[in-house]
Amino acid sequence: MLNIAQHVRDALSCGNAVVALESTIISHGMPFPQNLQTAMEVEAIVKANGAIPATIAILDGVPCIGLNSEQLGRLARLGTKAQKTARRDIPAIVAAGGNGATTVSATMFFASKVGIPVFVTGGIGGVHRHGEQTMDISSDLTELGRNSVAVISAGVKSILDIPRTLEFLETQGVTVAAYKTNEFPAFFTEVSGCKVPCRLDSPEECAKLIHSSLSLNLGTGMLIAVPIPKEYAASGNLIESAIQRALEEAEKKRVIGNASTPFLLARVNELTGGASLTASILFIHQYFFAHMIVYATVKFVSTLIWKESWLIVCLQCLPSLNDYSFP
Ligand SMILES: O=c1[nH]cc([C@@H]2O[C@H](COP(=O)(O)O)[C@@H](O)[C@H]2O)c(=O)[nH]1
Repeated sequence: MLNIAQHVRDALSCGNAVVALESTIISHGMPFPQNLQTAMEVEAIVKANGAIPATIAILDGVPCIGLNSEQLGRLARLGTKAQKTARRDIPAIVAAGGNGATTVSATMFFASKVGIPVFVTGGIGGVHRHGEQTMDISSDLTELGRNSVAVISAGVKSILDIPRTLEFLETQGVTVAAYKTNEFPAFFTEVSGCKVPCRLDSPEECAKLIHSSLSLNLGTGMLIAVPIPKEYAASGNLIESAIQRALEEAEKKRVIGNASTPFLLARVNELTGGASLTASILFIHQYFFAHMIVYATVKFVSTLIWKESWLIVCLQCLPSLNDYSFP
């Protein structure tokens, strides 16, 4: 039922560090060939830091834990033809023999099934704005509440309702920590106005926190949020202010419900694609589902921003996590 790549199997059986990576980001997050290039670079970074990358996806109905280069290429070329697969979609894709790109929730599910304790990604899903009416809450959050994998990410985009996302995580019993900051980061910017209950200042502290959760057998997950690196903060802030302005306009114009995402997408596009900025700014539409998330980023650093959020664990945490023995 599951296909665990040999190198991942070997690493797990020897107790070596394995890092889970999601695949929605590859198929829906970036166009080909940048998506393939980025996915390969990310895997290389994980390897260079002494760990084994395990990109997770469903190919021809088989959940694959760890992809070889041919499979990674196939997924990247499939793009949005691979179905965005959250936990609830897994049985249907498997039953139909289809191809699924796993979101955070589905990736966590498979990672925990095979005993991978750490998973690194860009942004996770959250409570959508007006979620109190629409009930549009990402299954990433409920998965974090029922699965003991530690997710390292750049936070939640401010297009979502960050305070409610954190409230929901609290209700789910999810440990939320931030790396070298007291604030929960908002993907493009290190500030969100929301404080985190736990601050971690070193890879060792991250490892200890993960270890204590696992050894207590809490059964709930953990979110370690790492802010955007300083060198990209200026570009991030530019995009963030466009998002904020678009959100204010949407509120003034009372654009709500289904109309809100297309409005925001178009507005941020305009705001970041003006005459003086066209040369350097590219707006990328990431998700094509009813509750889409806006993802705007700077052309030349778009892949870097994604990579950097993965890098945290790879560059800084992994050497220590590697030395740390998980129960
Ligand atoms: O900033 C981001 N948010 C969300 C995603 C992707 O979208 C999923 C959440 O989608 P939804 O809101 O449909 O649950 C995440 O698990 C992840 O795969 C992402 O890549 N980047």
